[in-house]
Amino acid sequence: MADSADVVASYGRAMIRTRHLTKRYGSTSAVEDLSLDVLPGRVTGFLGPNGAGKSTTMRLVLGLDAPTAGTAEVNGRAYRDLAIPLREVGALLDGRALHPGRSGYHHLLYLAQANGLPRERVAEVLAEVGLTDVARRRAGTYSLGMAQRLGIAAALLGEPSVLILDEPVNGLDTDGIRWLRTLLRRVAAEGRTVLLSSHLMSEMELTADHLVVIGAGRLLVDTDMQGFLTAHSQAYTVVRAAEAERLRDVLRDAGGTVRPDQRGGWQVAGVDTATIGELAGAHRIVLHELTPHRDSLEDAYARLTDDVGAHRTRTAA
Ligand SMILES: Nc1ncnc2c1ncn2[C@@H]1O[C@H](COP(=O)(O)OP(=O)(O)OP(=O)(O)O)[C@@H](O)[C@H]1O
Repeated sequence: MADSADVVASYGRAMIRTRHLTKRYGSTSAVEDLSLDVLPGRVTGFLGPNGAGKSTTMRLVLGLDAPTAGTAEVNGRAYRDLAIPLREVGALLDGRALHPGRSGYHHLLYLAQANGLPRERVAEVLAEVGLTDVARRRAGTYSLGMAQRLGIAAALLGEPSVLILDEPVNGLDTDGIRWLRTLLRRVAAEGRTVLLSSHLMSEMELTADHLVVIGAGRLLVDTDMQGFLTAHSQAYTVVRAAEAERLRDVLRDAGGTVRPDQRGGWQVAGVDTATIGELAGAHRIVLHELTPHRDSLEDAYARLTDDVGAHRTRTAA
């Protein structure tokens, strides 16, 4: 996977850029000294625990809130300086933020007219998000998933080069989640920029190429997905045998770390999968399972947050 410098070289420049971005609400530091480049041509996943500052960062980039210090730019300019913002950046922050009495169609038509966009775009994006059939219904009667789809339609309306989506998967059904994943991958492949927050790690793992993780408003990680998984994963093998205790002793003698697995076998680290098979063969132990395991993003993320928590505790002590 290319690093940030290669991507900048091939696409030009970062499309979302923050420098020393800081936002404080009274004594709460929502975002603290955050310097970030979100690059085109890939989906950047934006992760962090509840209250980490993801939504605040997005709001600052979109000019919906003023920073206490620092800057945020889209396509090299502050949001307020963009001539037709919807043509440059589309955003979904809160799918429920709709005029409930207005139909989905009129919601989009209003946005198109206010931004000087051709009205044909309304029908196009309605079809793209699968809302054509309910477009004349009042948005107040929409389900959460339908409201999210309408929000995504609004984000796509101006064919922007940058998409900022805060928890867009919320309320989407299985088909909707797959649809959104395909859409975002396509948009990134077209060379556009996607910044996506989600607490659904399995989905993030399938959708994002790059990860930014913040904690307490500060940048913790800015790396490609594979690099993150490698850095914060543990490789181990799940192994099961009828003679479980004898196998455990053989593996420990070979220098392995052996822990019980949830399904009655062992999780073995420190001895690779092939060697485990060979050791079992040499000791005439019949294996019922021998499975190499790679941590999921959820596992790797949990390990990172544990490490950060432990580091904080050590620092405090
Ligand atoms: N308008 C506001 N007034 C006061 N505090 C706020 C305001 N908006 C956000 N905060 C605080 O700033 C911090 C960051 O909140 P933010 O919503 O950006 O986090 P988040 O990472 O998006 O969280 P979540 O995953 O729960 O959506 C939190 O402590 C929150 O309480």
